[in-house]
Amino acid sequence: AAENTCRLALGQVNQVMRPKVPLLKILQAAGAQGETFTLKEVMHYLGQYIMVRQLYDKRQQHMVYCGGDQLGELLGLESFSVKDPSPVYDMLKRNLTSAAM
Ligand SMILES: C[C@@H](c1ccc(Cl)cc1)n1cnc(-c2ccccc2)c1-c1c(C(=O)NCCN2CCN(C3CCCCC3)CC2)[nH]c2cc(Cl)ccc12
Repeated sequence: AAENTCRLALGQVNQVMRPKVPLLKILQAAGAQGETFTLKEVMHYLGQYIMVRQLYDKRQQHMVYCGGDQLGELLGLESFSVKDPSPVYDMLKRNLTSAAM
């Protein structure tokens, strides 16, 4: 699934990551508690955020319109399709650091 490929892209499986502040704020807006998360948790909360903020298109539900939202700022995109997760991977590489240390 998307998170497996992303996890491989970011290295370890089930590694605990520390989001940078802008990403952490988005996860917390989706109900996340604490400051470290596994990649699966990050993806879950980002999905929740998109749903809660109604950023997906009701008719074409794979399309996310994030322009004007903090998520769009982080991604540097007005919109993206959940069928092409690469922009999300790139954003996570910039906004997640390993919490192992
Ligand atoms: C495969 C997975 C995915 C996961 C990561 C990526 Cl980079 C792409 C794709 N996925 C497939 N559709 C979605 C999705 C679509 C619209 C609105 C919200 C989520 C997701 C995303 C999840 C998620 O945790 N998905 C659980 C099951 N989803 C099914 C779709 N469901 C909604 C579809 C729209 C109508 C309401 C239900 C929500 C639960 N997390 C994400 C985070 C982001 Cl930055 C982008 C998309 C998602």
